Parts: sequence; structure tokens; C-alpha cells
Amino acid sequence: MSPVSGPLRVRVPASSANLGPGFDALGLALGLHDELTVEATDDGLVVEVRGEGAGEVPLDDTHLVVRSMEAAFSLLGERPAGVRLTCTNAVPHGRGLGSSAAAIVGGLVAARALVAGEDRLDDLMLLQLATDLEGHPDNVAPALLGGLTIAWVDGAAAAAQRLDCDVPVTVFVPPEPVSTERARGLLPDTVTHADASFNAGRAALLVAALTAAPDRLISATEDRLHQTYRSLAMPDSYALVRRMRVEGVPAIISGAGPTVLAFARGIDDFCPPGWVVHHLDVDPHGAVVLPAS
Ligand SMILES: Nc1ncnc2c1ncn2[C@@H]1O[C@H](COP(=O)(O)OP(=O)(O)O)[C@@H](O)[C@H]1O
Ligand SMILES: N[C@@H](CCOP(=O)(O)O)C(=O)O
Repeated sequence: MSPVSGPLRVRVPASSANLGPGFDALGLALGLHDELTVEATDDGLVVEVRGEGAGEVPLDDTHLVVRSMEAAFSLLGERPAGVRLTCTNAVPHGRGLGSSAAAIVGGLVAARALVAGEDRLDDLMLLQLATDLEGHPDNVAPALLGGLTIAWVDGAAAAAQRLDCDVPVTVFVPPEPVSTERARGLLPDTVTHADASFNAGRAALLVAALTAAPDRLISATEDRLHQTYRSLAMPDSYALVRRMRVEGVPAIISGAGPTVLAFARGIDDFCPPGWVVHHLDVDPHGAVVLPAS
């Protein structure tokens, strides 16, 4: 795609990382979106935020979308004199639904569309920049590529394999956030060989379950690497996961939590009071540039 001169819109999906056993590797793009409108101007930076994060995130050059755009401009050695950015956000912040990845990927895709084209900043380069900004690849990969993604880092080099996936998803979003930084701080530095082997088998099975064998989802969503360690920071979420799993519903902590995600529908009765339920499809597209409206 060639650079766009006028205002442009970028739509970028929420994502759920880990999916149980695939810590820092598996991710799924979800049909809940942030939308950015970006315009090159003659001077200065103007940021407006509507929806999630309004009144909370900064409106200057420390805004995550702006920082991400700046990372792309630096790499490309080209930047507009000024930028007007409007964010219309539906992805809740600090809930384990990849809001930071959506902001980063949205900013990078917008910057690419503004000053370059995919020939100068291809998806692999963009995935690398996004992974460097986010610190792990498992949310930015589905936010960029859509579908189910297996992402990994080889040395410092990020890579991802995308797979088609069509599975019903229900998410239960609690009212209070838990930052990913805090949830990562609860993890031990080392795990046992037995737990690593347990998760390797479940993660492999999960890819099969999500693409071809949904009857395996309960076994495939078991995890020993992160959820229990994080339960202290999100006891209600952990209890909800256990309650659903006892009833045969494949439920997990989404990303670093505290949202609970289940691969099922018709389970709204499990929703604790004050939490928000969304019924979501998998987003097959990832981040897209739309015609300006
Ligand atoms: N759309 C956004 N615009 C600006 N900043 C954002 C946006 N989304 C996330 N952030 C920043 O990232 C933080 C949340 O990131 P994180 O703790 O990783 O949670 P999440 O699970 O939602 O990604 C927010 O508190 C905010 O600082
Ligand atoms: N693998 C990461 C995923 C974090 O996802 P988020 O949506 O909570 O940012 C982790 O588990 O820390």
C-alpha cells in the first residue's frame, strides 16, 4: 500500500494472550476494536481520546499511540510536521485484553500508512518494532495479523505464525484493572521440568483444539506456568475460572488478567455482579487501514 496524504482511519482488535498454557506465545485477535483517526498537519501534536482511557491516558507525546508512531517515523527517517490523532477506544485498559498492544500496533500501522508503504515497513519489521515496544510478542502478533497466532522471539528477532480460527468466545471483564507489569512481577524466575513439560503438551494440543478438535478444549486450556501464581492479584477471576472449569467450560485468565475468557456461549449466568460480559468472534483481519469517513 502507498502512503496516504489525507486523514486515515486504523481499526485494531483486542487480543487475548496465553490462552491458558501458551504463556508469551499464543494469542487470539478478538472482535472488539479501537479506532484511530490520524492526519498529518503543518505543526504540533493534538490528541483526543474517546471511550476507554479517556481522562486517564496522557494527551502529549508520551501517549502510547504517539510513542509508537514516533518509533516508526524514526526507523523510516521521515515524519510529518505535525499530527492530529483521535482515538475512539473500546478495548478496556489493564484488563488482559491487549489494550497496550492495540495502541502500539495501531500507532505503527497508522505511521506506516502516513509516511511509507508496506514495501518500506513490512509486517515482519512492524511486528519487531511492536514486540520491542510491548516487551513480549503474543498480543501484538494477533493485533497485527488477526486470527490465532503463535509468536516467538529468536534472540531478539520476533516472528509469528498465523492460523485461521473460528471459535465462540465470551469474556467476563471485572471492574478493576491489574497492570500487566504487576502480574508479570508475580511470576517465579524458574519452573520445574514437570510443569514446563505439562504446558508444552497442553499448548500443542490447544493449537489443534482451536483449529480442528474443539472437543479437546478443556484439557488443552490447562496451565501450570502463570495463572496460579497470579491468583493473589485477581482472586475473584481465578475463582471464576475454577468454577467454570468444574462445570466443563474451557475458561482461562485472559492475558495477564484479570478478565476471564471462555471458549463457549450461553454461560452469562456465571457473570459476577458488576462485571461486563462480551460475546466476541475471532477477528480474522488484525489491524486494517480504512477509508476516512
Ligand atoms: N489505547 C491506548 N492509548 C494510550 N495508552 C494506552 C492505550 N491502551 C493501553 N494504554 C496504556 O497501557 C496501559 C495498559 O497496559 P497493560 O497494563 O499492558 O494492560 P492491557 O492488558 O490492557 O494491555 C494503560 O494503563 C495505558 O497506560
Ligand atoms: N504473555 C503476557 C500477556 C499480557 O497480556 P495483557 O493483555 O494482559 O497485556 C503475560 O501473561 O504477561
